[in-house]
Amino acid sequence: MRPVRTEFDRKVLHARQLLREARDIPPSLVADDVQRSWSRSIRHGLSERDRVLFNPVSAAQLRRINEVHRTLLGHAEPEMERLFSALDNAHWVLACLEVGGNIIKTLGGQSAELRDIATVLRPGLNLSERVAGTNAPGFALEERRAIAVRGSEHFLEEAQMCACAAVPIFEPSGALAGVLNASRHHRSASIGIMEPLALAARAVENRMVAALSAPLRLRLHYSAELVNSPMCGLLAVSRDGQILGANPLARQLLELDTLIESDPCMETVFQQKVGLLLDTLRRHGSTPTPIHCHNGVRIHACLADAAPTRAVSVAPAASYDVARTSMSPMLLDPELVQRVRQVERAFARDIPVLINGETGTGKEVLARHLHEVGPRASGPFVAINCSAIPASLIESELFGYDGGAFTGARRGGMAGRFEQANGGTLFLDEIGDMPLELQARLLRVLQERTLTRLGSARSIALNCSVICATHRDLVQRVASGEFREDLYYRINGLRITLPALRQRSDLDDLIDHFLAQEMASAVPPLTLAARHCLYRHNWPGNIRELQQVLRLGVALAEGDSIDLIHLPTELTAAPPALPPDPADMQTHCPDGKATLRQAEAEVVRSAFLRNDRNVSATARNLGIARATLYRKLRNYGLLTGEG
Ligand SMILES: Nc1ncnc2c1ncn2[C@@H]1O[C@H](COP(=O)(O)OP(=O)(O)OP(=O)(O)O)[C@@H](O)[C@H]1O
Repeated sequence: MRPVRTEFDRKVLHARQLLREARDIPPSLVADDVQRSWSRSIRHGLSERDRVLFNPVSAAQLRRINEVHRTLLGHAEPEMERLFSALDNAHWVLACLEVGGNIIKTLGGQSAELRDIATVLRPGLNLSERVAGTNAPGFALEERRAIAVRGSEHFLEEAQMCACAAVPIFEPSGALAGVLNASRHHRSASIGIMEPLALAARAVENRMVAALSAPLRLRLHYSAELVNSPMCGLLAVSRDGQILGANPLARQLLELDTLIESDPCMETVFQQKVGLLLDTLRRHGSTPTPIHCHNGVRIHACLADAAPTRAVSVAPAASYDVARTSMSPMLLDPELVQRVRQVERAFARDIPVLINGETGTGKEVLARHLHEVGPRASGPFVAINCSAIPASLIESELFGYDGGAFTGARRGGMAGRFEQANGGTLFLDEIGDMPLELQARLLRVLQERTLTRLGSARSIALNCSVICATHRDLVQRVASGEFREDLYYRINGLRITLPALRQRSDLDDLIDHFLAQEMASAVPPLTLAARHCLYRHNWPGNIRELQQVLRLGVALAEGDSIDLIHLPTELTAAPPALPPDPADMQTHCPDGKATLRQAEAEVVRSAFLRNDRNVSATARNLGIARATLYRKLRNYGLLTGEG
């Protein structure tokens, strides 16, 4: 135990003396809440000299406890890692306790200096007041509020070298889930970690709400500016308006706990029909809308999914890669829509997704989309291009390193991309180019769900979704021995191949979409010749190339129609060909009469020409789906860019 010297310590020691003598303690010596906790400790039959903080539960029991509280553990771990890496962590030990007081996760405390603190914060120890008397996490569980307990305020002498701060964590149902605690050696009255700790606890709660399988989520706050901040209230809602869960801020703002209904619905809370309310919110998109609540208070709200996914947490903004791109153009091709929906469902169940496709087909856009609609949407999306990093750096980039792990390593070490993605999604782009020797390490991490930084013995639990993408044929790379077969099966829970642009049935829509995007309001018409030229092109760079061509066209046309001269020469060099005449096609019966197929080809061809080769207009004209028309155009050789 360290000698105590400050005025604060002298007062607390004086108060303890009064406690031993069963005399009244003035609040000027020790705060009321600490005194209450001391009284409870005595009622629990504890005495100051008891030694209880060295006897954790068995490993098997701890495994069982962790299993029961795996939701809390899964959401708390990444936030603890973030907080820990943001702290001057040589001096701190972080712990997460489940609602019964058992420590389920500890971070830090490896150094000799912190060994005594790490000993009283070992996983498996119980710090409830009943077992360990007055201490910060025990108090926070008992009184369901944040507190700091310093030095001799701890009831047990064996804990008095610590200064601890603890913040309770609440489940989306409002029930207490556990507590987040930070401890260091006691040196002064101020502990100074309460704010970041509270933010981390809020982030854990937000993750829990985000992980609920609810079709709708609302963000809310009194202040419109804070609706899209990590400090907003979050509400998870079913389609018929039932409230499925809320973070504590939403509970407070809406005074949910004062409602008589045990499962309140939106109609009660916002005093209007659910459909009407949702329509209003949808109309306003990500702009906060004022709404009146049952308690007479006006709040601002928006649908969470209307805004881009924002990581709700305390980590520095730089470590986030917020999803920006909309998936909508990808969803115009009906076959693709169906496949993407399947992939979403698999991804939601933690099945690893492998995305195949040529360059520029939207593999990263799809990965971001899956993250946004997936179970870890509130966490970060971290993308790494395995082919863009020198082989010698991939290992440290992916797995991180501890200080001094190798010459030139940063002093404090560095978290790898896997660690940064904890709680979110790691996107391994161009996985087919990963060096063979690293594939073994990657496989181990994916299988064991833990990783060890280079030069470190500490293993870090991993809780992130993984999406891999490649333009290569992995089956062929497995056959040629360049890609491990076991890794291939590990990452390929479900494979989706994004079609090349030349194979897509919605080129017209994509052109219009990107033109509208470029022009914001007035869409400049493409001349017919220019549009035909785009139809004929082979698009080796796929959507990326299309975007660039249109961007260039808009810039060069300066407000006029985009014409051939505004397109790159490699597109305009080949003269536009007329669709072949069906009469020239091999569609005649031996007796020379036109077949049904020829008749249909003729109908399709003339409608296509009549509509200036506009696929949408032709399809409308013929009363068939665009995808069907594309198939027919292709079958009859009427798509002049083909083959
Ligand atoms: N569905 C989509 N909606 C909007 N833009 C898209 C879509 N798909 C692709 N794009 C655009 O096309 C470009 C390429 O997309 P992305 O980077 O996802 O492709 P990729 O297949 O990952 O390419 P690479 O293999 O070269 O990395 C981006 O600028 C992206 O904005």
